[in-house]
Amino acid sequence: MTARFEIARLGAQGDGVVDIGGGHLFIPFTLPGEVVTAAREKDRAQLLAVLEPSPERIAPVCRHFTECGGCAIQHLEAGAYHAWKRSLVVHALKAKGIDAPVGDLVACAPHSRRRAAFTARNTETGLHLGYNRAFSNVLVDIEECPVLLPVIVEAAGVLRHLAGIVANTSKPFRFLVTATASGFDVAAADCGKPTEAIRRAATDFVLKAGIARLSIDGEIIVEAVKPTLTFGTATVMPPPGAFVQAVAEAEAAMAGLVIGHVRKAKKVADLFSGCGTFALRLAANAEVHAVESDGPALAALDRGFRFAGGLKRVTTERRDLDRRPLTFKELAAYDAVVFDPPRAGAEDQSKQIARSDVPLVAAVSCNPVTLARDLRILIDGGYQLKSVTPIDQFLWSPHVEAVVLLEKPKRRR
Ligand SMILES: C[S@@+](CC[C@H](N)C(=O)[O-])C[C@H]1O[C@@H](n2cnc3c(N)ncnc32)[C@H](O)[C@@H]1O
Repeated sequence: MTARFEIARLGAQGDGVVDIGGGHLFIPFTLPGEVVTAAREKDRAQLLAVLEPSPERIAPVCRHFTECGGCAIQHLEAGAYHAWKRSLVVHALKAKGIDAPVGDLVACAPHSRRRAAFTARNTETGLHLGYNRAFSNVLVDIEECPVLLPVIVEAAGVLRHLAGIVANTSKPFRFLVTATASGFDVAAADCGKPTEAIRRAATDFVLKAGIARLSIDGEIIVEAVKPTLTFGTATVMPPPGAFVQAVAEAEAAMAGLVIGHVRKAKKVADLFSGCGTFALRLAANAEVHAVESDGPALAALDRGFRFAGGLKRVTTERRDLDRRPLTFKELAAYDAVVFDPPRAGAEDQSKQIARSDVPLVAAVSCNPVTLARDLRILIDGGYQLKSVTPIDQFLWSPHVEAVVLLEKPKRRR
């Protein structure tokens, strides 16, 4: 049904929201105050025309915008966009009764993302490599992308060719590209079992194209050069497909906040440590115990520590922190805890931290909703919130990171 709507506000996914009949209607690519026509289907509507544009509306920088599902909100001027991103954290905290001062958003520059999670698909019209359209399996081939590092976009042809070589399925598959200090680390997944011929052709191509490494479903097919990342003074070789912060500058901003907060700590527990993004930086000043469920990531962290030199002791422990969080008794050994869980957050771990007397806690999060739930647990356990900093690691998307610093005053005896 086509109708005229007035947009009330921006929703958490970056869509314009219309309050209608006691419910909500979401219209992508619209802005608060705008009057639009749109074709409604259940609780979503497709924008047809903007009749009265917002003064904050700007021209998107990418020609794929609205087609490609990668970006939700390029049509809002920078100041209002930053305010909206920050508000996602403010609202999530408020929903849990946390009325904390939230700092300014740490902005993200265009052309800075070093990790691209592409989808690839072999079709009758050739190999397509790009991002899915929103709510669809249709791929938008990447010819330009103002979010990614230019070196990735410039290599689109080479990467597409490699995806074509490894594709042993007609289904869409994942093609993760990370620009590392020593070249591209490419991790393909679900592209079908590689035959001997595929392995040989892929190896030849990777060596000729100067790509650092290719893995398929976690198996290294060819490693011309070891892909490396630098965390402080340590050099780490991340295992295929391991977690890596998507933007180096956002990672540095998060690490700076965390390190500043725990600088007086002598023993730090780094929970959900990954390959050592925080642990290996923290070890310049403190002994660190890094805990993580991904064994190869921990092995990479450990090797990075051993070859770095000049760091305080770093120990590692493979552990599922959802099933077996560090208990409040175990936490008594530390004077600071850093935790950076996946989107689901760290509910059970937070319950243990809340019961502990660890004086300094730094919570890093990629999901304000689970972060707010976990902070509520910590605050109810006696922690005081010192600062909240939202970080825009995923430019023009609805995702926002945050670093929250907390302290627990010493108990009176
Ligand atoms: C958001 S990443 C952060 C990694 C690291 N702190 C960094 O900045 O690179 C979350 C990490 O938690 C790990 N992880 C996920 N579920 C876990 C669990 N149940 N127990 C322990 N670690 C887990 C993942 O392997 C991943 O390395």
